[in-house]
Amino acid sequence: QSTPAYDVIVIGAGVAGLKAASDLRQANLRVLVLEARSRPYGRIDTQQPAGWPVSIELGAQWFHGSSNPVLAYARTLRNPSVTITSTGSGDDEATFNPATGEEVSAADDTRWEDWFTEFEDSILPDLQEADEANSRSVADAVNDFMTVKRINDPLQRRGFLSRIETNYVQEYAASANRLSLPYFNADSEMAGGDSVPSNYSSVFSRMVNAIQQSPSSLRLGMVVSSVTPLRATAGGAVVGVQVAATNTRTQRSETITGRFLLSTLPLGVLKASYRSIFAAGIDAGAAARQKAIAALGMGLLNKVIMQFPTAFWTSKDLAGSNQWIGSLPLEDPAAVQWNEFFSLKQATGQNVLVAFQAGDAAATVEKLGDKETVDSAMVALRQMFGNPSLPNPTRYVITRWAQDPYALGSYSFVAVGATDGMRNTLCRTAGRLYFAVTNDCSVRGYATSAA
Ligand SMILES: Cc1cc2nc3c(=O)[nH]c(=O)nc-3n(C[C@H](O)[C@H](O)[C@H](O)COP(=O)(O)OP(=O)(O)OC[C@H]3O[C@@H](n4cnc5c(N)ncnc54)[C@H](O)[C@@H]3O)c2cc1C
Repeated sequence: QSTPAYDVIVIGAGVAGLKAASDLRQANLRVLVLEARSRPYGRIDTQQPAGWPVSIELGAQWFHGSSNPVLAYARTLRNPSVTITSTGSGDDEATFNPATGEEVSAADDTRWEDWFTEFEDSILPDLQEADEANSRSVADAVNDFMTVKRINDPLQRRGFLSRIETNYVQEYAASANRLSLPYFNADSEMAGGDSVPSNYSSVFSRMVNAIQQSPSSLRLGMVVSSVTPLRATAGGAVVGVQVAATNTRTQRSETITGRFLLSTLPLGVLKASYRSIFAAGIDAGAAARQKAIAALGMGLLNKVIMQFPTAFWTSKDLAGSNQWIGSLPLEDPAAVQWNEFFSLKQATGQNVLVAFQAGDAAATVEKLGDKETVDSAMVALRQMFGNPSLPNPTRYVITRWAQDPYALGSYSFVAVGATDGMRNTLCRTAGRLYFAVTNDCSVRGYATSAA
């Protein structure tokens, strides 16, 4: 049998694959990265479509936490095309009541904040207490809390839910009824305020260049369809892997061999295709891995990035904050609703507002057409600001991550019925196979954990 062509074949040129491949390349190994898309960086996707005055981020946008190692890495690059702007902690969001078109009162704001703190304390005993998965969701605890506290008034309920929306639903990209109460926030969070790079993808461009140096290589437009053993020892141990990938340009399938394989396929793709890609017998950890793949949840966070003729949102008294702007959520998590907006005025100087949607609401809105989506966001903004004549955006970009075939969602979360330990199971090494899955081992589902 032939000698494998590469030491390591890496599936995926997202930040996980790029970092791993550039390290392996530095260790003088022959590495091949196979990437399905026609561009690297995966769920980091910086674009500057025609007419836009600034580049926009369709995927990851923030370095979360000032102690974030990716932020530290970005600073070492001294790349003049990547400026980094602090966006604070996000705690100073201005909340609007669409029923009045006004910002909520300071008294209401403080009460909801206090309730949220009390709620967080009340669920502490539940967190990671269960040895096994249980069926309690964050929504169950929220409902219990509102019953015990007798929060019955619709405005007060929506006010309290606005804190759940901001802190959990948007953060974990899943509705509260999907999040496992004992494990949803078992991961560690990085301390300190957040910041945004002016161009997220460029932070990793040096890695792309490094990988492209012979004898290593990065091939775009290569959709991996199967991983089979290259050969097995008499005892049945797998020696080397054989990867089949379809070249999207020629539509031809190619077979490439390697001594080891690193899969960075996102959880959404593993959910849809693990069984068809990984041949029976090649993954010694298959049974536990498949259980984890099925039980963990793939969350959804989408954006509508809108450019306006004026930054109408900065003209209001926004209590010192005009970066995060929120609205009071509806109690039905799947309703079409718009509760979180982020202003890019400070970071870019442009009149750009990003509408975020997460969880079931995001899944509902993904089914709408472009015009319907933007129209419904504008209805929400006009109600929030009490101004029916707010202008339409001059241009906009809508993300639909659940429909992206190479992501099938935004990032993962611990769903009801799963345990935190399943993240480790998901990325457990098995013989010649290595797995890196976002949100896996320790740090929440961000670019940092991938790297
Ligand atoms: C809307 C959104 C907002 C986010 N916001 C933030 C944020 O603010 N801060 C933050 O830190 N993180 C954020 N994240 C998460 C962050 O983007 C991801 O955690 C990180 O980019 C994942 O990197 P990865 O390499 O693990 O996966 P990916 O980037 O998904 O890389 C996997 C690669 O595999 C490729 N692939 C898939 N199928 C195949 C196949 N069959 N064959 C070959 N290649 C294949 C994909 O095209 C992809 O390039 C956000 C994500 C989204 C979607």
